[in-house]
Amino acid sequence: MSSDLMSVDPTPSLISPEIFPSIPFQGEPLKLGILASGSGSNFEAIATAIAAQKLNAKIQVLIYNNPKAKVVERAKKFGVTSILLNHRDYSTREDLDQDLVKTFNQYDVDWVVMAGWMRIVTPVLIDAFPQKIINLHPSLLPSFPGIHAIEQALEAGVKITGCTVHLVELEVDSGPILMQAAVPILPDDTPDSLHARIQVKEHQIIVGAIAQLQQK
Ligand SMILES: Nc1nc2c(c(=O)[nH]1)N[C@@H](CN(C=O)c1ccc(C(=O)N[C@@H](CCC(=O)O)C(=O)O)cc1)CN2
Ligand SMILES: NCC(=O)N[C@@H]1O[C@H](COP(=O)([O-])[O-])[C@@H](O)[C@H]1O
Repeated sequence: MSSDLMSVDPTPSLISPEIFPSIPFQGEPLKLGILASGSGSNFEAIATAIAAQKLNAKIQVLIYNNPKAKVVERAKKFGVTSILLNHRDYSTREDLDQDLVKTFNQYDVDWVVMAGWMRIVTPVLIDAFPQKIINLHPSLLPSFPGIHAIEQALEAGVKITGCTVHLVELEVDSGPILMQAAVPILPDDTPDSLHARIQVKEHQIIVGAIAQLQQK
């Protein structure tokens, strides 16, 4: 590789180029509200693609429910406003969802992206954003829905698993599938080693699926 290329930021991209639209951006940027509960690597994949002008979108706000979630540090790095709505502070799911809707409306969000959101949502949120909420799941749905998808795949002894982006409906992990990627399970895989391999593909399909929303 020539030396001038090495002057380019060597930070490995969280996403690969093959899923980027090859045509120039058309239309207004999508206004995204991100929901996350944990580390935020998928948040970072989205923010990285936007910063690289590979995604015609803007992250209006990040909402997280876990005070210790590392996603907050990633949001700061990208200058994205992050708001804690801790589910433990609410007596019902509906009350939390009402504040989700209120916050997303305050920030002029038009698409909601669940990037590792570990709370079941109610019609309060779903009806406020009909067919405009997407979720990322670490299995090839409909196989292995729920919060233990990776462990379930290992336990089932399947040789291929993967990840899915789907539209969110009231029944958990059942909405129309937008994009999937397959990931092999290796004989010595642990939940952590398999999750790490799945996440490489997650970072691609979450960006690819958002890129395709422009056409919806
Ligand atoms: N109504 C819907 N809500 C959510 C969906 C959906 O499709 N419809 N997708 C999930 C994402 N998800 C898996 O991809 C998921 C997340 C969390 C749970 C769950 O059982 N959560 C528990 C709490 C678990 C915990 O805190 O560790 C709960 O909410 O009581 C299932 C599936 C997001 N929401
Ligand atoms: N049932 C939902 C679920 O398990 N979602 C999973 O949470 C992780 C979040 O990672 P991240 O915080 O590094 O983006 C991702 O692997 C995603 O598939």
